[in-house]
Amino acid sequence: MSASPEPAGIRPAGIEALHQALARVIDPEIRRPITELDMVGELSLDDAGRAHAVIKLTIIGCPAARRIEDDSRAALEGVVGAGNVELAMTVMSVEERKALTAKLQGTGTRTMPFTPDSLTRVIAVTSGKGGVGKSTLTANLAVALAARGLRVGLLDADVHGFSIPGLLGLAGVKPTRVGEMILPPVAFGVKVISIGMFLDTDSSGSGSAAVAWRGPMLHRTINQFLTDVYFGDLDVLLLDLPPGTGDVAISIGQLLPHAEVLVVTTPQPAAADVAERSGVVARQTGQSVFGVIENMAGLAQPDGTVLELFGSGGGAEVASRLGVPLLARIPLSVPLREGGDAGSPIVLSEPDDAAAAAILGVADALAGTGRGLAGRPLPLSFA
Ligand SMILES: Nc1ncnc2c1ncn2[C@@H]1O[C@H](COP(=O)(O)OP(=O)(O)OP(=O)(O)O)[C@@H](O)[C@H]1O
Repeated sequence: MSASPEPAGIRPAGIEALHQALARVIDPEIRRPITELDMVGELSLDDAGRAHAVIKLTIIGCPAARRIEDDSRAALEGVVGAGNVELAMTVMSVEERKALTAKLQGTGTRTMPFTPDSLTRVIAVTSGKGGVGKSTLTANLAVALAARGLRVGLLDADVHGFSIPGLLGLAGVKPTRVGEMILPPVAFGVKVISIGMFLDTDSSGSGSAAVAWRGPMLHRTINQFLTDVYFGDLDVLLLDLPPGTGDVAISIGQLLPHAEVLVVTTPQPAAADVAERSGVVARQTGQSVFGVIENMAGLAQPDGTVLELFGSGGGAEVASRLGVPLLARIPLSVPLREGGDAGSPIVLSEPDDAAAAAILGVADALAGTGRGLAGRPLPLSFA
């Protein structure tokens, strides 16, 4: 038997083939190949042509263990044939885990990775008042961008009404911790983190636990999310902000002054003042306003008429006052509401619905105006 790990290039051909196969197994939480994460221990091939591999999970009870085991077995069987693989699933030692977190996050004092010169585009979704559909739109936009092949993170900073986990089918899901590193759960290709995931919530996961935090604690928590959560290299980080112009909006403005802001409003002209204010405050902290989305616009009736339940003109009014484009008018839509309740974003499940089509249009507008990558160093390989 010959054993690995050894540097590539001096591995015997048979072992190299096994290693190459395992390099295609992606850790579903960290989203990098298990070989890059040093999760592959001894690797050998016996005289009967059977492969033996030790796979080291990051933590005991790793929620992705079953998937990693199945994927590793399938990958190795692709080389040596079905039934010819013996896998031993173990757990990393404390030192190995420390080495991994240092490799992923760097050593020493960690800093917030989403600085103005990072390649990640930061988009904060805000609204003047609550209940206008900001979280529903943010969740669908994130999924739509991920479906376009972008690497997307979503931070639910709506501390008083965290609904993102439920909207993405992650109710009750808790993030895995590896040492001090927090791994965001992944839903529909989006890495998601929410304050709701750290609180005792009811069975729906919608967050019945009261959060009555004051400014400094909120600021620390958001800073910790941005620093300790391992998002890896992202193309886009979306933030679901609480409605209004309170402490969180100001913290985000200080921590992420380069964020671009999307303002969500309803068609009622009366809502325009508060919606405009959220854009103005964002600008005061140095952020730019990308555009306005009007949600809950007219509902098409079977006879072809449109029922303007919440009036009309609010989105255009806010956009003109802020001097930015009105990106979309998202109609009232029963499937959009139902998809949210079921944790199944309609941009995937019912893309032909008029509301889904309008949200997909906003995703196109965002995807088409990314930060230029030309001439900038690209990050390490990433899945
Ligand atoms: N276009 C729409 N058509 C029908 N229902 C909608 C639409 N947009 C949102 N909703 C529904 O309106 C309700 C409020 O939406 P949501 O929770 O996304 O609002 P919000 O602005 O994030 O609220 P808050 O900030 O107070 O948490 C939800 O039940 C959602 O399903």
